Amino acid sequence: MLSGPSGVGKGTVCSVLRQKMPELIYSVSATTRQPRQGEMDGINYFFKSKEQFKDMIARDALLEYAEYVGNFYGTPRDFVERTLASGKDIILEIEVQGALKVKEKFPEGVFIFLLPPSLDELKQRITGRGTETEDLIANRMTVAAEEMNLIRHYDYAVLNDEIDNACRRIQSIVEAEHCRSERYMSEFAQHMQAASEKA
Ligand SMILES: Nc1ncnc2c1ncn2[C@@H]1O[C@H](COP(=O)(O)OP(=O)(O)OP(=O)(O)O)[C@@H](O)[C@H]1O
Ligand SMILES: Nc1nc2c(ncn2[C@@H]2O[C@H](COP(=O)(O)O)[C@@H](O)[C@H]2O)c(=O)[nH]1
Repeated sequence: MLSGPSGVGKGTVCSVLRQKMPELIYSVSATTRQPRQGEMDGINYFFKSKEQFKDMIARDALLEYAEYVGNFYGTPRDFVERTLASGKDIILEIEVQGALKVKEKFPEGVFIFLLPPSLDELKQRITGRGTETEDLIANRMTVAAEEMNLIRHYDYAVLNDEIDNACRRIQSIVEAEHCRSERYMSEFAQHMQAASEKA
């Protein structure tokens, strides 16, 4: 789970990570927000009307959802459950309210909060992206300050000073968590057992 305030660089870091760690499966969220220039349905988001989104909620098709600065965002349940059942790791890139709901359902997940070097730099990043009006930037900055207070619920805080540094830190976390997972240890133990029986 990669979370943190709007504009900190979650999307940017995630896309570099997906190249470096192709074994991580990315969950595409549903949203009622309008697509930004260049965004594609099914790639960046599943773009939904409010009615379609409400229907997904009614069908319990979302693992979690949240209202964020006037729009709804949610994680399609089926894809997450099928991916986990197939033994693969999945990465969710979502805001803090939703992340905490996922934590209630999957406390064994790894929860990473991405930090900006400063609030000024955060504002510069959102502004520099050029996708939001001044009002929306102000709303996102207000929410960002509230989100920072919830950092204690996360397992790790990772500074996104430089994209490569942030990716390296996250890669180290994912690898360390993999080595301490029950699944890895029992697979390894079974492998050793089978080898010793053969010998
Ligand atoms: N380490 C960094 N140094 C400088 N700029 C960065 C860094 N990481 C990301 N950025 C820039 O900051 C802007 C916001 O990044 P990005 O869209 O990835 O943030 P986000 O957290 O996914 O935002 P949102 O939650 O609103 O979708 C982009 O213009 C991106 O190029
Ligand atoms: N709770 C959820 N939050 C999500 C999901 N997908 C994305 N997000 C977060 O929403 C904000 C705004 O995103 P933007 O694309 O409009 O800038 C950002 O923090 C995203 O991480 C989701 O499925 N659930």
